[in-house]
Amino acid sequence: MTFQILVSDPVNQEGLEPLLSNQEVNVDQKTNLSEEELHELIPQYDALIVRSQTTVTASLIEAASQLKVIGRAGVGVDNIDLDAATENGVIVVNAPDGNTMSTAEHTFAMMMSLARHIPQAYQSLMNGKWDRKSFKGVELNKKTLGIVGMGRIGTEVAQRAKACNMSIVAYDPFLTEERAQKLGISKGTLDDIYEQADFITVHTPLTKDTKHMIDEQAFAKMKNGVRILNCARGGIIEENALLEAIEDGKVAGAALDVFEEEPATHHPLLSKPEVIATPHLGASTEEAQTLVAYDVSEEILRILKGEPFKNAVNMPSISSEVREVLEPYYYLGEKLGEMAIQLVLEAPTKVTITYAGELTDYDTSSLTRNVMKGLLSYHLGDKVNVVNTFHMAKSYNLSYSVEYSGSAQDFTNLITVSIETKRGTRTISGTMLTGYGPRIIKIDDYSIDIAPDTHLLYIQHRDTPGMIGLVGTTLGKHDINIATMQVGRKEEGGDAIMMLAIDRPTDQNVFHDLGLIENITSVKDIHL
Ligand SMILES: NC(=O)c1ccc[n+]([C@@H]2O[C@H](COP(=O)([O-])OP(=O)(O)OC[C@H]3O[C@@H](n4cnc5c(N)ncnc54)[C@H](O)[C@@H]3O)[C@@H](O)[C@H]2O)c1
Ligand SMILES: O=C(O)[C@H](O)COP(=O)(O)O
Repeated sequence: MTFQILVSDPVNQEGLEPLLSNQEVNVDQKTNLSEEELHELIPQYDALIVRSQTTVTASLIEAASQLKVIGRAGVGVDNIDLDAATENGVIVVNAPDGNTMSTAEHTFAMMMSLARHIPQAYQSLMNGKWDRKSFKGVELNKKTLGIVGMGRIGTEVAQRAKACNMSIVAYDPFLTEERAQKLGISKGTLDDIYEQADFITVHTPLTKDTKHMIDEQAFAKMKNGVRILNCARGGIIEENALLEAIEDGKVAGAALDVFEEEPATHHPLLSKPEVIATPHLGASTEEAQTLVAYDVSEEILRILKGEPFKNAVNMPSISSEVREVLEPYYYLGEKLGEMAIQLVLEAPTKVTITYAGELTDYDTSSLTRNVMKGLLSYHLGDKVNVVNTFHMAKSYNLSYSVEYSGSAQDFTNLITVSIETKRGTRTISGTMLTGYGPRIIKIDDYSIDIAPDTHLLYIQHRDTPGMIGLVGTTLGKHDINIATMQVGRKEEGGDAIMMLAIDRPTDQNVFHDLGLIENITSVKDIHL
């Protein structure tokens, strides 16, 4: 099978090499597509690679019937409808590290240009003027830089600012006193920044919280003559408020790489001599573009091949160590989910997943996704995957909870899935046995020991002599070979179960004949 990949924004060719050189994928690079053209083309693609130009809307995602992954060759994913991607089971991955240096350096270039009016002076000289009076600047030395957002880029900017002998006051909800001290900066509030800073630079994502975070009230609190930079996302600074603050003389200069609406060729801020601007060039270096394209290409290949990946934006990420430990359990978890749902005859109302033994030492959320995927996909098919499984559960009013138990009985690890319905609760437990792999070890109160094979037959009966022979003969009559058989009972002569792994699926005739055997109370085939 050849996977089809569409690249709809200009992406570095060297970075795309892992995809271009791979025989299992076909890459179409079609930039500048109109919205209509993109809608028309998207149904044939398994993966889409974008930068910030392509707006990936809910309706585009809904039209993308084959789409498994959207790769953002860069950081910001505000051009992608993440909720729609999650609901449709599409993984969104980005390249969070590749353009950090590039953007931090761009911010610094902007700050120096802002302080020394370099773009304005250059323009004046190009216009034939030797003007040495109009462009007197300020030094960065001994000034205070306020940084809003101390993530990857904010941190790199802070380190460069320290080298220029600036004092730094920073605000980030995740900035601890300890980390601030380590970096040699002051941890402050937004108000501290407004009060103290000569230069303010923002490095947050655009979120509900950060949208128009720097507004009229914020400008009012700032020092007169403050200089402000935005190389993060248009909309963090309210543009009208900035315009007014420049006109009032509150803000001495602004450096903008990003705008609320891009392209922003006729923006009123661009007519202000105090404003310097670049057309969203923060990540535009050879190095960054190669890195982000490479990172996202590798991630897409991993996802298409069903291998572990790390930079998903719409799924929690897990460390490679945890992934390594949990990887063998994913199959077991999925099979337990598939088996559990086949044991119930009524609509499930609640699922409880209990982890015990060594599993309690790990973040099992990715494992829970696999259990729920197995459980839901049995009836809902492949529209359910690990990305949208929780969303799907919610949309079917199925609540789920996770519990951790101290006791794994006689095993080193144990996963138990309980499903509640109006008729009661059915429970199934499985373990990973060293040297044997995944085993189902308990159904309700009956202990068994069977591998989660493709065709299973689950028989409930009274514990009477000869039952194994009768079942074996009946299956033999229908030319069904038994691979393994397990019996379990609560007490001698009481209720008992048989779980058989058989070589081919059963049919109605087999069910009919098994039903004729006295003391068999129910027969259920289980498909895995
Ligand atoms: N101009 C460009 O070309 C360019 C290039 C790369 C990244 N970016 C943008 O730069 C921004 C930062 O990127 P990054 O790689 O450093 O991201 P990051 O995730 O490493 O850091 C973002 C930081 O912002 C902090 N934050 C979130 N909400 C906040 C709030 N209300 N107040 C203060 N801090 C808050 C987060 O805690 C986090 O530490 C993003 O918006 C990204 O899209 C722009
Ligand atoms: O978020 C990002 O990575 C930057 O804004 C870069 O965007 P770009 O890939 O469109 O240059």
